[in-house]
Amino acid sequence: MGNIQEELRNSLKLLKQEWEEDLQQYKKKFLYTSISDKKEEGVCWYPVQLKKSKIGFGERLILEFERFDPGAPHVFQSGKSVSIFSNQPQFQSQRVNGVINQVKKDAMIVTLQAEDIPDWMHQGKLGIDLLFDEASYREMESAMKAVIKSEKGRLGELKEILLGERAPVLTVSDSKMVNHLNSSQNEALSLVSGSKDVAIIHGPPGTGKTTTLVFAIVQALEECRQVLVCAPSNSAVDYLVEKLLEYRIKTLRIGHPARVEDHILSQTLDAKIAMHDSYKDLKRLKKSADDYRKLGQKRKRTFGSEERLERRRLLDEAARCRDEAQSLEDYITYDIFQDTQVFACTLVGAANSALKGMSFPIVFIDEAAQGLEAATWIPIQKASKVVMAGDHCQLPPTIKSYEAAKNGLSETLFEKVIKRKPQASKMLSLQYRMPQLIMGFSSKYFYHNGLRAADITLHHYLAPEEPVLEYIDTAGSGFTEQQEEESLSTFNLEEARFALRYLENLIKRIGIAEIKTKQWNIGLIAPYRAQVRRFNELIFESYEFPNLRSFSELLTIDSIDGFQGQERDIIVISLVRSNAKGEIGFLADTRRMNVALTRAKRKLIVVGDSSTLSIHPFYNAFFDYIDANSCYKSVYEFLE
Ligand SMILES: Nc1ncnc2c1ncn2[C@@H]1O[C@H](COP(=O)(O)OP(=O)(O)OP(=O)(O)O)[C@@H](O)[C@H]1O
Repeated sequence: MGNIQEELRNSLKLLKQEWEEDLQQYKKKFLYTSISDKKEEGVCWYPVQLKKSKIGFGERLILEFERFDPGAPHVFQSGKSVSIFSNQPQFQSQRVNGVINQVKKDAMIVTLQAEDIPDWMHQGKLGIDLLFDEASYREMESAMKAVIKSEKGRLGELKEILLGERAPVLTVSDSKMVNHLNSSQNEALSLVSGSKDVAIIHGPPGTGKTTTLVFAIVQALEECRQVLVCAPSNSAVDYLVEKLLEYRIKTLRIGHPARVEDHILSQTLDAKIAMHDSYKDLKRLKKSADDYRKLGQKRKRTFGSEERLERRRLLDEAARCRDEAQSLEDYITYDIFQDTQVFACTLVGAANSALKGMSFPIVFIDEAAQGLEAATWIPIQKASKVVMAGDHCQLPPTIKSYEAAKNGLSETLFEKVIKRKPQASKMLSLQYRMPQLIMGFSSKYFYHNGLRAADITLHHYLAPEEPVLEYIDTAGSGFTEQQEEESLSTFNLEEARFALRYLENLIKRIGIAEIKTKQWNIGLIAPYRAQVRRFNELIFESYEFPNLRSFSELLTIDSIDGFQGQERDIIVISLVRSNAKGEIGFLADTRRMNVALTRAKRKLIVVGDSSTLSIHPFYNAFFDYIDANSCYKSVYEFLE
C-alpha cells in the first residue's frame, strides 16, 4: 500500500509538472499583451465583426464572427474556450467567454456563455482571445488527490486492486454467447460479466474492441439500470454514442454542445430538454420572467410610492416565474436522467456538475490507452467496477512536458493494469476492418505478425481491379512543406492539392453514384492541423474541388488523433513533411502512424516524400513493405 501511495503522489507531481509546462507554453504566447502582438502569435483575432446569431439547443446563443484578414494564421480550434472583447475605449473591460463550434478561414462560430448579445457587441472594434483551459487540470488534480486520500470505500478498494497487491475477483460467468462475435470476443464478454472489479479488452486495430465493448454495455444493461461510458476524446465518445444508438440504447451525451458532433447533438441534455413534453411550459415561464423583469426595470418619469410598489410587484413576479422555471427545468432534467441508460462523456467530462453525486455499477472506458492516468481516475471515482478497452500500440496521451513524460507520466492506468493484473485482461487478434495488404505492415511492425485478417475482409475493396493500398511518392516533385508562423504547424499546399485531385479522380473512376449508393465514406488524414486547414479551405472555401464538396456528408477531414478508434471505406493520408534536412518532427511518433495506417476498410492511399521520410527506420520498413507488395507509385505518373 505504501508503494502505491508513493507512486500516486509521484503521478500527481508529474501532472503538476505537465500543467506548469502547458501554462508556460501558453504564457509565452500571451507575454505580449498588445493586440497586434497577440495576433502575431496567432492567439487573437482582431478586428472581427458580428455577422450572424442564432439560438441553438438549450437556448444557447450561437454567434458567427467574421474577420477581415482571412489569410492570417492562428491556433484556434473547435472545442477551445475563447473570450470575446471590445476595444472601444468605453467598453474596454467588457468580455464574454464562449466555446468554439467551428473555425473557417474567415469566420469563427462560437457558443456564448451569456443569455443575450451584450450591447457593446454591436458597437464594433471586437476581438477574440484564446483562453487557457485550466479546468481539466483542476479536475485531474482533484481526482488524483481523492484517490490518494481514499482508504476505505470502493475507490480505496479499486486503488488496491488496480495498482496494488489485491487480486481482482473473477468469477465464471454465464453470459450469453453473441452470434455476431467470434470466440475471443465472446470470451472477453464473459470476462467482463464475470469480473467483479476490473476487466480489460485489448488488441490491435480493427479487432473489435469497441464492438465487443458495445455488446458488453448492452449486456450489462440487462442487469444494471444505468452505466457510465467514457473515452478520452470527444470524437471517440461521439463514435461510441453512435454505436449505442444502433442498439436503441437510451444515451445521454454529457458535455458542451459546441464540442459534440452535429449528428450526436440530439443526444445532449440541451437537445433532450428542448424535445421534452414540458419544454413549452418552461419556455413560457422563462419568457414571462423576462417580460416582468423588463417591465419592472423600465424607467419612469415620475417615481412615487405607487410606482415603487408596482415595480416591486413586477420584480417579485419575475422572481417567482424564474423559480418556477428552475423547478420545472430540474424536473425535466430529472425525468431525462430517469429515462437514460447510458451517460456518455469524456474522461474529464465525468466531473461535469450534471453527474455530481452519481455513482454507477459499471464504468466503461474506450480508447483507455490514450488517457492520462489522472484523467482515467475521474470516472473511476464513480465506479463500482471498471471495464477498459484500448491498444497500447496506438495513440498515447498527449504530453507537453518532455521531463514529465520521461519520468512516467506517459504510462497510462490501462497499461499498468494490463501488466499488473494480466488475469483481468483479454486480447483480441482477429481483425475485421482491413484487407490483408493494408493490415500487413502494422501487424509486422507493431504486433510481431500476430494480427490476422478475418475472411470477410477479402471482399473489402472498391472494385476488383482497384488496388487496396497505394503509396504515392512526391520525392522530386518540388512539393515543399511550409510552416504557419503562429501555430508552428506544418503544411504542404501542393501535396494537399495533389491528394485532393487524386481523390477526385478516384471518385470519378469508381463512380459518384456507386459511392453514394453504397454510402462509402472517406477520411482525409493529415498529421498536422495546418494541413487539415488547407484541405478544408481547398474543398469548402475555394471552387477547385466541386465534386469533393458535394461529398461533404461522406467526407471527414481531421488529424490522426481525431480518427482514433474510427474507420472509413477510403482513407487518404498526406504525410506533409518534405525538406532537404530530413526533418520529420512528430511523424517519428510511430504509434500515431499506426493509427493512421489502420483506418481504411477498402482503400488506403498514402502520399508523402520518401526522400525526407526515409531518414527514419519506421518509414524505411514501410517503403520496403510497399515495394515488396508492388504498391509504389511516383507522383510523376499523375502529373501532366
Ligand atoms: N465478430 C465480428 N464480425 C464481423 N465484423 C466485426 C466483428 N467484430 C468487429 N467487426 C467489425 O470490425 C470493424 C472494427 O471493429 P472495431 O472498431 O470495434 O475495432 P477496434 O478494435 O475497436 O478498432 P480500433 O483499434 O481501431 O479502435 C468494425 O467495422 C466492426 O463492425
